[in-house]
Amino acid sequence: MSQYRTFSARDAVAYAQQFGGLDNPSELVDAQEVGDGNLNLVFKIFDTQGVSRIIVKQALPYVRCVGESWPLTLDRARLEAQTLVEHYQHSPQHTVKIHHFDPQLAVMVMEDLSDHKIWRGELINNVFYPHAAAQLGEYLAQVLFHTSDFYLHPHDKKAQVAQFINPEMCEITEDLFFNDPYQIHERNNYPAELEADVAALRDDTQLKLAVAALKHRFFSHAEALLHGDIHSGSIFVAEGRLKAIDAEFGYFGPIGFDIGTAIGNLLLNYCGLPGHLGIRDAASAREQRLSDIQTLWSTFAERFQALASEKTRDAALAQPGYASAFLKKVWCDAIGFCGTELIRRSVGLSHVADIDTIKDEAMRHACLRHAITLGKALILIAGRIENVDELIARVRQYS
Ligand SMILES: Nc1ncnc2c1ncn2[C@@H]1O[C@H](COP(=O)(O)OP(=O)(O)O)[C@@H](O)[C@H]1O
Ligand SMILES: CSC[C@H]1O[C@H](OP(=O)(O)O)[C@H](O)[C@@H]1O
Repeated sequence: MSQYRTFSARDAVAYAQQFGGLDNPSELVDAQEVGDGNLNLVFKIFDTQGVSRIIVKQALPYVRCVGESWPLTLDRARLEAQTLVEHYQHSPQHTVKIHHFDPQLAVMVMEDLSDHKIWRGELINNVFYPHAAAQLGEYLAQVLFHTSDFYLHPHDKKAQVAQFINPEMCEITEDLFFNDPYQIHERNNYPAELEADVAALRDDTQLKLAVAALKHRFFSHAEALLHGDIHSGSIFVAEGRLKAIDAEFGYFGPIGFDIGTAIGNLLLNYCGLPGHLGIRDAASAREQRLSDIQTLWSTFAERFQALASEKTRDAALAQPGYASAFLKKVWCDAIGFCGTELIRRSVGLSHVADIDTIKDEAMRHACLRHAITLGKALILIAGRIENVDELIARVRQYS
């Protein structure tokens, strides 16, 4: 019988005392639930000085932001912990450290990053972290290369694909990214003023064919162990530091999905900036976002290419020229997936604060419309955007 029970703050303290690995666990005395994501409970565990020392995260048996009417697998806690443990092996600098996890209780104890800030909030407030984009590119290159066929023995790769089968969380992505925005669905969430723009998505056969191809790749291309939800709310930053958290959507999928999600969230911020800074001040902040996208992609691609040259184990994949040809396909996928992230965050169930917190209604609608237009264009022309400079030129064109 399952021993699962939902933790109270007191349970979380007792659990952290037992499994937090601290020298003096009795110093842990208090907890506060701080979860602001869509899915889980997150407790900060405080010591006698009121300092947050460790994090206890527990999955609920349902989707937190919707309620018990939407049940969801507890196995997502295992998948999150194991994805982060695997990623930590390849990029310890840029992955949160998991100290302990228990699949029965769907709970994990992890490194406390309270001295960092969630990147999304910093991007909205236009606080610049000069190393963040390169660090994110480095994280993605390390974890995606080392879990790909370039590096893993084929037997290990297949065993890992099996370990990370994640059907329920993938189904959420499959529905929210590739279905809901292109049909009438009760989960969709957008202002009535945008009805014509959203109806145009439903009526666009060419667009829906391109989205079908992206969904098919998401279903079937087990290229590497993805983070699966690497948006700016899943990234902590501090001066010179960056760490990824929240990998419960981890599974073996197309590498371009992680790259596209990351770029897509920088572009969602780009679209929302005039609503926070005003049109004039937004211009230079926007240039910064474009420069971050350039750095993110070039760091990822250069690092992946270098790892492929040095460490590819498969004789056929080691053929000179193959890794760069593969990266071209990753780039094309990334642009398409990026477009789907822009659209689903504007039309679907789950939005982003970069646009939703804009107070002026007309401005908020204009920013949403911008994200939809840009997303649609990127999905349609993904195959014709050869490189990151062309992407930036296209983004400027649709501003
Ligand atoms: N390791 C951590 N250190 C400090 N705060 C954290 C940590 N992990 C999560 N949090 C806090 O909890 C919030 C929700 O965490 P997240 O993993 O995104 O939850 P969900 O899975 O529900 O999306 C984060 O935005 C952050 O404020
Ligand atoms: C019904 S889950 C919606 C949405 O929430 C997840 O984000 P997070 O857990 O980081 O808040 C993910 O992006 C899902 O698509």
